[in-house]
Order: sequence, then structure tokens, then C-alpha cells
Amino acid sequence: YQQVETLKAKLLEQAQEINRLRSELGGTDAEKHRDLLAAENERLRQEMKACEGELRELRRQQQAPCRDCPHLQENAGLQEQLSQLQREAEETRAKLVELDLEVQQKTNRLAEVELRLKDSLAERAEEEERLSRRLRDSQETIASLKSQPQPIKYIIKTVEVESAKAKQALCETQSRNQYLQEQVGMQKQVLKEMEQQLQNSQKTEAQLRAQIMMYEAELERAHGQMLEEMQAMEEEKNHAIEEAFSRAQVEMKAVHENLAGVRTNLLTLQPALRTLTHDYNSLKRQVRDFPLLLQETLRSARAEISQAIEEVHSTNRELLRKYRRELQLRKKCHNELVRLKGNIRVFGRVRPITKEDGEGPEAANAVTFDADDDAVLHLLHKGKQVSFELDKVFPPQASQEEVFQEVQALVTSCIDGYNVCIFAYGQTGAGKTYTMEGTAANPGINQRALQLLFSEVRGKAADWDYAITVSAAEIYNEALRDLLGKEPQEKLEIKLCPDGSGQLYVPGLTEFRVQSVEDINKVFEFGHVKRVTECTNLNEHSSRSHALLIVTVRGLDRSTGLRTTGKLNLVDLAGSERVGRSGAEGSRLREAQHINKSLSALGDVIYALRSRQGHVPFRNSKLTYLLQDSLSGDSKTLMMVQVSPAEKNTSETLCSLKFAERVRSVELGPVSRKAELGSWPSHEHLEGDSPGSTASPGRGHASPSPGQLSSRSASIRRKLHTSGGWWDTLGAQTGSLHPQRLQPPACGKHCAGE
Ligand SMILES: Nc1ncnc2c1ncn2[C@@H]1O[C@H](COP(=O)(O)OP(=O)(O)OP(=O)(O)O)[C@@H](O)[C@H]1O
Repeated sequence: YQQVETLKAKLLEQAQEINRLRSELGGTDAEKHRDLLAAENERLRQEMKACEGELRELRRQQQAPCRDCPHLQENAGLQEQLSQLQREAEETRAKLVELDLEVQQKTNRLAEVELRLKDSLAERAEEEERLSRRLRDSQETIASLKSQPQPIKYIIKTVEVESAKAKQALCETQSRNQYLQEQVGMQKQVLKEMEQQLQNSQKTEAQLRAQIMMYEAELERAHGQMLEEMQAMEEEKNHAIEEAFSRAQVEMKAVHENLAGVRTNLLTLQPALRTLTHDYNSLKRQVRDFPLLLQETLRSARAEISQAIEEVHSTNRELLRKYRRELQLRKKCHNELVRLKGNIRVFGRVRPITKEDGEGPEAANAVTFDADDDAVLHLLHKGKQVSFELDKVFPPQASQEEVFQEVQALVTSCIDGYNVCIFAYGQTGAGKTYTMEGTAANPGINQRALQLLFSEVRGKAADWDYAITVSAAEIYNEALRDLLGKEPQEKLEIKLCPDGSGQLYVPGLTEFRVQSVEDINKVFEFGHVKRVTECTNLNEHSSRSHALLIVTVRGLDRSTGLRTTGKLNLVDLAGSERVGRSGAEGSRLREAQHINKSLSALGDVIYALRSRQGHVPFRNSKLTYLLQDSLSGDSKTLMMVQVSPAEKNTSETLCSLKFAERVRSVELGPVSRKAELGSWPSHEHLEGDSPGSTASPGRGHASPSPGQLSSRSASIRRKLHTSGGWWDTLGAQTGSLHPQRLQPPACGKHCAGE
């Protein structure tokens, strides 16, 4: 029964489904679609008709004769339009055909569906009918069976026996039932699955609900928190607003106060502004007047400046005048100083014992010095000690530097325009060349003097221009030769300047301008090579000529225009040995005679100069003639007497020292001078002089004992400081002096000079 009910319900469902399909097919969309298609079809038909009408009209217009048609131009456009319309009509027609076809297909399908639906409905109605009949039969059967009291099995069998047809129907129903039970089982399975799904869904739903509730709670809490925060912020905001308000009030108050202050300031500034305006106006006036004022001021400033310049000029002139006066004064003082020291000074230098002196008693040292007085030396000659006093004595250990220090004042005075002569005098091998030239490692006066001149000139370069030139000459056998010339053998002459100045000059004497120590070295080397040297018994490289190095210093003071010319003559005299001792004969003898003669002439000139004689015999020798302008006037002369300390040379040493002392002592005092000058000894006398014999007053200059010398030198120095000077002393005595020929002491008995 239940199966039947289920079947019935199923059939009802199918019937409902069929009705729904029918209503779908027969109702809304398909019908609407069909109507729409029909309407569209109709519209297109109408449009096509209109197009065809238009086409016809156009064809007609085209075919009509139109010779004078003013629309000829339009014709082409119309034709084009026509063809366009034709194309469109064709397209529309094709479209229409397509639509017709589609409508036809859809109508056919619809009819087909309707047909099938009708068949299905009929079939179902039949089935319904049949089933309801069977149901009724079955119900009736069941009802009759129920009313019967027989056991069911029996009835069934009876039914089976009685109704094969019903049995068959029952079988079918049973198979159907079987099928339906399977269906029910499947449905149950589906239902179970769905229930499972439902449960899962419910679980998920419960979870989601729980989650939602949690979220809602969270939301609620966040909301509450947010409200609290909003509340707090609100309060904060209110508080801040209140604070800002109160601050603004305070500031406002301050601003008001400031404003009041500004107002009062403004009130007080107004008078200041008035003053400023006034000032501005007055400044404007001043600016207007400024160019005039400026011109005026400039005029007065110019006048002041010119006045100041004038004053400076006059001050400068005055200073220049004073400077020149000071220069003259300096020169005068210098002169005075030199004069006090003596225009002619005599130094002695004792060389050390050398290997040329040999060995044994002959080479013994015969010269000693005074420990208390550096101007005194003692010579042990023939067992007796003879003492001499000069201006300064250099012992053997004195260095070249020490010697030069004593002569450098003389050297520098030639920068101031003085003429200076430095002679090295002495017997052969006594050290003249060593003192004047020195060695490469230990240069002598010549090179040091030039070096000093260079450095002095450099020091004055700011104010002065200087030119230093050097010439080198030698006098050999009374012949003057140029040591720097191209023709050293050529004899030069000394001549008077043609300008009538009385000056002497040597035509053809080479003069080199030197600017450095290197230049000097070259000059010295060159000159030295050409100097005539010969071997003698006494000195291997004895110089047989007088060698002169003439240094001329020309200066120009740039500020004053003052010009100065000073000459420094550095003379290495020829050796003054005695002829007999040097073993000279023939030409050597002639050399010696010339040497002695010229040395004698030098002695004469020096004597004449110191005794201020009216006539000075410069012309007696080439040497004195050449040095005339450097020996006369306010020129300065230094005689460096070189002596050998060797025992074997004591005779020569004695001669040299006596000569030196006599040169020096000419001016020492009227009594001594007189006595000396009155009995000027010959060389023999000099050589024969003994310390004892010279001690007697009135006969030459006695060599006192060391003790006497000390007291004498002291008295001399006193004189130098207290008296007007040597020249004055000499001048006072000139009248009483008898001109004497100053004999060169170095000539031997056979000397021509004697
Ligand atoms: N002060 C000194 N110190 C060291 N050696 C010296 C000194 N003086 C001279 N001599 C040496 O004595 C020797 C002779 O010296 P120098 O040639 O200078 O003599 P001189 O007087 O020029 O001789 P001459 O008249 O023959 O030319 C040289 O060897 C020199 O080096």
C-alpha cells in the first residue's frame, strides 16, 4: 500500500513537471519570441516595400530624358545612393530570408515539442487511469480479503489460483515494489548523506555562530573600548581647548599690552620721525653741497700734501746732506784711524822650519818671541840675541786667517776709494809667496782680499754699484810684463794719461772684470803659470820677479751719484837674497842686481814719503813708478817682512828685520829718527851690526833687550794715542831731517844697488 502511495506521489510529481514544462513552452518566452519575430518580419517587409518604392522612383528619374536638367551633378550622387540602397535592399532581403528560415525552424520545433508533449500527456493519463484502476481493484481485493476470515496463506493461494492475471499484476507490482524499494534505499542513502551533510552544516553553523558571537563580543568590547577612548579623547580635547583658551587669553592680554606699548612708542616716535625727517632734509642739502665741499677739501688736501711732500723733500735733502757729511766724516775718521796706526805699517811673519832648511845645527830655530808683546821678536845671531819691534809679529804657527784678519781693514778701505799697497818682502824662501798667494787648500792674502771685497760689495749692493777688475803683472829685470795678456813676453811701458790729470797708466795691460771666487781662481791660475820662476840654490821655485796683482774697485752711490775708485796692489816682491850666497853668476847675477835695485828704490820712495820730502823718487824703478799713485797721497801701505827662522839664514833674517824696523822707526820720534837718519847704514853695516853696538844712542836704531822693548812699545802706543799722529810728529821734524836713501838691506857686497 505504501508502495502504491509512493508511486502515486511520484506520478503526481511527474504530472506537475509536465504541466510546468507545458506552461513554459506554451506561455511566455517562446510565444513572445515568436510574436517578436513575426513583428520584426512584418517591419522588415514594410521597409523592403518602402525601399522598393524608392528604387522604382529613382529608376524612373534616371530613365526620364533630362537634357536641360540642372540637376546633372546631383544625378551621379543619386545613382550612387541608388546602388547603395540596392545593396542595402539585397542585404535586407538576405537577412529576411534568414529570418524566415529561422522562424520556420523554430515553428517546426515548437510543433514537434507540442506533439511530443501531447503524446506524453496522453500516455501519462492512460497510465494514471490504468494505475488508479488497478489501485481500485487492489483496494477492493484487499477489502474483500480483509473481510474473509481464512488464513492469509490460503487466501493468497486462492487469489493466486483464482486470479492469474492479478498474480501477474502482483508480480509486476512486486518487481515494481522491488525497484521502488531500491529507489527508496537509494533515497534513504541520499537522505542519510544529506542528514550527515545537514549535521555537518549544523555543526559548522554552530561553530560559525559561536565565532560570530565571539566576534560580536570582541566587537562589543572594542566598541566599549572605543567609547572609553573617545570619552578620554573628548575630555582631553576639552582640556586642551580650555588650556589653549586660557593661554590665548593670556597671550591676548600680552598682545594688548604690547599694542598699548607700541601705541605709546608710536606717539613718542612721531617727534623722532620729525627729527629724522629734518635730519634727512639737512643731509640732502649736504649731499647737494657735497661736490663743492669735496672739491674744496680736495684742494686743501692737495695743498697740504704738496706742502708735506715739499717738507719731505727738504728733509730728504737735509738728510742727504747730513749723510754726505757723515760719509766724509767717516772717511776722515777712517783716515785718522789709519793715520794714527800709520800709513805705512810693517808686519813680520816667521815661517816654520821646513825640510828645505835641512837638518842639524844649521836648521836650528834662531827666532823666539816675546810672550808679553806680539810686536817683538828675538833673533839669535852669532850667539847673541837681537830684538826687533815691528807693528805686529806673526809666529810660525800663525794661520793665514789670522794674518788676513790684521790686513782686512786695509783691504776694505779700498772700497771707500783709497789706494792700498801690500808688499811681501824678504829673502828667498822666507814665505812671501805663501803669504800672498798661499796654497789651494789654504789661500793667502790675495784670494782672501778679493773674497772679502766681494762680500763687502754685496753687503752694500742696496745703495752702491761696484765693479771689481783685476790685472796681473810682473817686473822682471826692470821689464814690465802683462801676466794676463796674450803676449806675456811683450814689455809694457808706464805712461802719463793724455788727459793731463797726471795719472799713470799702462797701455795694453789686461784688465779682467771679476764677479766671483771662481773668476779669481781662473785669473790666479792663469797668471801664476806665466810667472817666471827659476831654480836657485836657496829655493826650488824662487820667484825672480816682482809679481803684482792690481785690484781696482770702482763704486757708484746710486742715491748721491758719488763715484769712488780704490786700488789694491798686492805685491809679491822678488827674493832679496845676497848674491854671493845664492850662487848667482851671469844672468842670475844680473837678475839679482835688478831685484836689489828695485828694492832699494822702493826703500827710497817709502823713506821719502814718510819723511814728507818734496821729491819722491818714484821713477827710479819700474816698481815704484807703477805704484806711484798707490804709494802717494793718503794711500796706505803694508810691508809684510817674511823671515826664515833657520840658523843658517840668520844673516839674511837680520838684514830683513833691520830694514823693516828702520822703515817703521823713521817716524817714531825726533831724536831716534834723527839719530837713525843721520847714520843710515849700508848693507855691510847692517850685516855687521851687533845688538851691543846698536844700543848706543845717536847711532842707528838700537835693538834693546826684551825688557827695554816692552817699555818702549808702551811709550810708542802712548804717543799714538796722545800725539796728533805720526805725520804730525814727522811734519814737526821735517825741517831737521836730512833726506836719506833708504838702503835695501838684502843686497850683498856685490849688489849693484850698493
Ligand atoms: N807660514 C808658513 N807656514 C808653512 N809653510 C810655509 C810658511 N811660509 C812659507 N812656507 C813654506 O816655505 C817654502 C818657501 O816659501 P815661499 O815660496 O813662499 O817663499 P818665497 O819667499 O816666496 O820665495 P821666493 O822669494 O824664492 O819666491 C814653501 O814651501 C812654503 O810652503
